[in-house]
Amino acid sequence: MPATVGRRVHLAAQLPGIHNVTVWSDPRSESQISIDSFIRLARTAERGKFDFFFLAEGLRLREHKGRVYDLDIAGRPENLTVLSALAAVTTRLGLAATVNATFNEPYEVARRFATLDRLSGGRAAWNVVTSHDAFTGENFRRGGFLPEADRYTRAAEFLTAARKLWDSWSEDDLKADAGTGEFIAPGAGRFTHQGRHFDISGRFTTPPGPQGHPVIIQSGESDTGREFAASDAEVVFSRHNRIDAAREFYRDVKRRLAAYGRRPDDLLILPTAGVVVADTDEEAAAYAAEISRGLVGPQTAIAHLEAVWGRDLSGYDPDGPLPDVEPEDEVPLLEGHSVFRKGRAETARQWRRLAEERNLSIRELVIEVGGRQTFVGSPRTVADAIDDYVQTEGADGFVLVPHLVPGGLDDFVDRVVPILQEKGVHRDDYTGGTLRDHLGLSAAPRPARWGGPGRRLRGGHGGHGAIAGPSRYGGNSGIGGHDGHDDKETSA
Ligand SMILES: Cc1cc2nc3c(=O)[nH]c(=O)nc-3n(C[C@H](O)[C@H](O)[C@H](O)COP(=O)(O)O)c2cc1C
Repeated sequence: MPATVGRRVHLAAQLPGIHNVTVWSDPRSESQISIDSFIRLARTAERGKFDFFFLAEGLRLREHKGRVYDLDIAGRPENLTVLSALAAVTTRLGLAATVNATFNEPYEVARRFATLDRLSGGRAAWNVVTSHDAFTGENFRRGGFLPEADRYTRAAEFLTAARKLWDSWSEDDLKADAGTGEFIAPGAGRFTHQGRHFDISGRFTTPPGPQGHPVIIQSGESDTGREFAASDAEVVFSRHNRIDAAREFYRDVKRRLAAYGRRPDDLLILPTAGVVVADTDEEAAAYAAEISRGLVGPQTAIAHLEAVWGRDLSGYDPDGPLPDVEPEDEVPLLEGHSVFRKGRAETARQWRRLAEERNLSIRELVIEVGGRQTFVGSPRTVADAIDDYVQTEGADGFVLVPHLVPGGLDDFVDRVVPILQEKGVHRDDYTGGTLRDHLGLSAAPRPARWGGPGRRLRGGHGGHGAIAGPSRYGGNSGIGGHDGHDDKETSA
């Protein structure tokens, strides 16, 4: 890597599996759920020296007008099971799973992430999402869902409890000492947590993996969601992939960190982005337009509009102007979708304004607001645009979402990554073993409200403690090997 480099570009890959973001009708599309597809895309990301591979989660199939939303690619297997399989066929790539904090219990989730971190040799991350959604909650005990105001109090307490569980073991608790006959230390795994949402105590069965705690990711958009990210997360996902909105989001979230005693580099902001690469900018633009039309067909366009308008618009021409009727604010036609659930009247106003300004048909509008690829052009154009975005603080990097599974990132990795490497903003090879190493994060955040630093002493419960390095908790015993070196390549 050259001596003078810009800010590091962090890259992650997502295998799409819950919304309508892939052109599944393209003959090159393969299964969204076969293990071969997961392996192929993960290996592509690792070949491109990406930081991590990411899986979103949808806990109920979305429904539109009471029918399963057939534009979605549905049928996703459970995330942590998939990532455990991928741990065996990758060696350095981080493995990030979305798991909902509203419908689960801390003990079980902490155990599963401790296991993934151990199996993978310190590569686990948890995208902590919330849902207030009664529609999704019907799948769970007692209806599962929460009033909106309680989502993040539960999520924050969930995380506090999980951290206590991970900290309930110290590195020398597993003794297996034949001389004394002691297998584990007397205090190993003991925990207590009492709070508004959880009142639990006992013994945690699972020693944590090399990272101690998985990397914590957050992806809520609201003010409370941003505050949760600032206090507790190490990565935040966003949907802001247009430069002005992205910079505003970036400034806003980074500015919130100081209140928790954290520095701007303690939290990375990674918008999701689509990429289209071709030999020339013109060819890429033509291909991107084709992809957009593949993603937003006439029916999709009307369904998207109906999701916001809350009324039947099937009589309108998708290639004609927006409906002259106003939205019906009370009746959701699309259930299980977090994006349109609030501010539908305001969204409709903004969409109408945009359509009028640019003279867009319904279908063109839906493409404009949701079906556009973020980076389109020749390999050089795409590399320059990504680099510029990061150097000008629109983002710390991107979660790339391919429009084709599993081959949709091949061109990016083969043709754009080498240019980013040449620019010195992307690693030539992994130099650290854990996901925290790849992200340039050396320790878990220790916000002031958690009581500041201080690692748990055996049997104690002080804060959520410092993160264990690769040699802690039984060493680098994961499936994927690593060298344990730090990988702080980011420079100012
Ligand atoms: C980029 C991004 C990705 C998200 N991924 C998921 C997901 O995989 N599963 C999920 O249930 N919610 C997901 N969410 C939804 C959020 O976790 C959250 O529930 C939603 O944005 C509402 O929270 P808010 O009111 O703070 O915005 C995602 C949100 C964003 C912005």
